[in-house]
Amino acid sequence: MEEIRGHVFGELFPGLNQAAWPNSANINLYRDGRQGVGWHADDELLFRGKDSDCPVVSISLGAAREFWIALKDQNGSDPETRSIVELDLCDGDLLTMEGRLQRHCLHLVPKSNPREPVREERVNITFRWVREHRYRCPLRKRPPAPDDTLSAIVGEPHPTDTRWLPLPLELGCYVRCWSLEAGPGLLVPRHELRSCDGCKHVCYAEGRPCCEGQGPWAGYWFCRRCWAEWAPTSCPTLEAFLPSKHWEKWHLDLQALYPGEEGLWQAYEALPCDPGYPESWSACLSQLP
Ligand SMILES: O=C(O)CCC(=O)C(=O)O
Ligand SMILES: [Fe+2]
Repeated sequence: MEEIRGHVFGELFPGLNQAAWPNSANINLYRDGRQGVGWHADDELLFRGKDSDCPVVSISLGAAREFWIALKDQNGSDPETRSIVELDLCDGDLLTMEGRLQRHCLHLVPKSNPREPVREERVNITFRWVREHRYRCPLRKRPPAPDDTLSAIVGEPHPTDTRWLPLPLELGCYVRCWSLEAGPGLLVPRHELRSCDGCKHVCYAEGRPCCEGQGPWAGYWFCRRCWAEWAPTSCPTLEAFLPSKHWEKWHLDLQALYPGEEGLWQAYEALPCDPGYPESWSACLSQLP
């Protein structure tokens, strides 16, 4: 573990002072695709994930498995299924969860589809920072990891110390291109949690996030895996939908028309066209009730 910790934090986070390396790790073994982890947040008191910026650095080794993230629903116990983001974590991947993600979001490692069994093992290591120590714990006396140095992980430059540079963010690993992010955390209306007509994977709540086909495929719904396999070019490119390009304008336009969160959801759902295409945006707006 020391070797892995040294490699990850010494090599990949050079701005992170060694005294601030994580002081704990959780290790999971998934023997095969029949094992997964249900929706949860890493919000245990000892990490103070609910009330402070809480980084978790996750390393994946072995079989590739899916990893889903979603906003918590109003009760805070279930995922808001309209906000699910799916990733594939492959051998050697490093994922960070940071900020107040554990407070506001849940994550899941779904079981794989029995029709496409994953037979290999996967090991996941999540490095974490225990911040609340028991009275007798020897680590209690040590100073807690200075939050400043965590800026090397969360991506914000330290205000005065340039040794703590943020990691360059690579958008390429962000799997969102098969469906569109219309606003922060809001996916376009065609995205629904339901049974995929392709793979039939009973993944969570009897299905997976699916998008409807068009033309001869209207009425059929497919998950991102099926889309990617059968019609990779039908998925819009990520560049076309980089959130910063357009969503801000759509979001502000819709917010002005439909104040309040629920109204906003309904407005996105009522959109008569694909807001991914800026040229059709004013036409879209004019058709809203
Ligand atoms: O296996 C993973 O990628 C996630 C594991 C996890 O969520 C956890 O250990 O809390
Ligand atoms: Fe977790």
